[in-house]
Amino acid sequence: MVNKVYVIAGAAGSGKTTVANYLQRQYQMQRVITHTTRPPRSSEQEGVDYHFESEQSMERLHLLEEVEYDHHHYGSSMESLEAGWSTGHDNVIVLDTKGALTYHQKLPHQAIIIFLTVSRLTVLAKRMQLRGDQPSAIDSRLHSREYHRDLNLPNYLKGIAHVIVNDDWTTTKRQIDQLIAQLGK
Ligand SMILES: Nc1nc2c(ncn2[C@@H]2O[C@H](COP(=O)(O)OP(=O)(O)O)[C@@H](O)[C@H]2O)c(=O)[nH]1
Ligand SMILES: Nc1ncnc2c1ncn2[C@@H]1O[C@H](COP(=O)(O)OP(=O)(O)O)[C@@H](O)[C@H]1O
Repeated sequence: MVNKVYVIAGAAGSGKTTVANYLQRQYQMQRVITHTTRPPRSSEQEGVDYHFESEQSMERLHLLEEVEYDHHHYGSSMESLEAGWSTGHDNVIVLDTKGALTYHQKLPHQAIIIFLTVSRLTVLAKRMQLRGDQPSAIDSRLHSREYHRDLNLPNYLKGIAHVIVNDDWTTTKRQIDQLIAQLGK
């Protein structure tokens, strides 16, 4: 059986981390920790949420892909994908939509792209507030080009991504379970 990587993409606050945690818990998927130069949020831990890097340490990594998002760099490595698969489980990774396209192109038989959205976009800033993000960080995010790009499914992921509207968590969980059952056949 081929090793899979579930790629979770979508706007900030759409529920990517929540879905990734669910896939870890429910399906024993291995979370691929990516690298970022963004400062940690108060709830975030090194090696759990991200590997937090300086611009200099980021440059020394051997990355499969790298993007700039809201003035910070983010990237993921092939080594961490291999480490996850070596446990015998599928991987789950949280990426922006550009990274999701790169995974689809570089790992066409392994990457499964899930795009999360919500039906009312004003909900996203509220969720970021509830999550405890700094007001200045929310403001910067809401004004970034990448946030606006990832609000709706970009054309380059049409026909590639499975779209889930994450308004209600119980419904989302059911849709994810259905998708996994269907893909596992
Ligand atoms: N392409 C790519 N995107 C990443 C990587 N790590 C995180 N991201 C994405 O970068 C964006 C910003 O992430 P973050 O600052 O944690 O904000 P959040 O979306 O509010 O959780 C999100 O769309 C993440 O999915 C990576 O290694 N590569
Ligand atoms: N369906 C949902 N209904 C209400 N709150 C949600 C739902 N899904 C996620 N959340 C909450 O919204 C906030 C943002 O979710 P998170 O998973 O951190 O988003 P992302 O990783 O996409 O930025 C978190 O506090 C999370 O608990």
